Amino acid sequence: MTTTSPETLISDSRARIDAMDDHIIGLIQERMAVSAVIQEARMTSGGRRVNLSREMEVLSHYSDALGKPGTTLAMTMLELCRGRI
Ligand SMILES: O=C(O)C(=O)C[C@]1(C(=O)O)C=C[C@@H](O)C=C1
Repeated sequence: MTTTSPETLISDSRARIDAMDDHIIGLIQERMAVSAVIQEARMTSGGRRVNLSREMEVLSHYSDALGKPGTTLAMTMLELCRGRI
């Protein structure tokens, strides 16, 4: 039976994390593009960039899944998608 060394386990796991981070970054960039489409459509029809009631739904979605740090994560993501308010 062969055993994996701690060094190999760590470097293999870090490679997996780097690949997952690339995937997450790509999804965030995709989310930013979709969010921009919504914001532009709203502003073109006379509305505001920001929709706070929708933001509350997004924050709840994240905090339900990830707890309080999920709220912080969602707030950062919303800032990436619509800028600072
Ligand atoms: O869902 C919307 O109405 C959006 O404009 C998207 C989005 C988001 O990125 O989730 C961005 C800005 C709004 O304040 C609310 C939500």
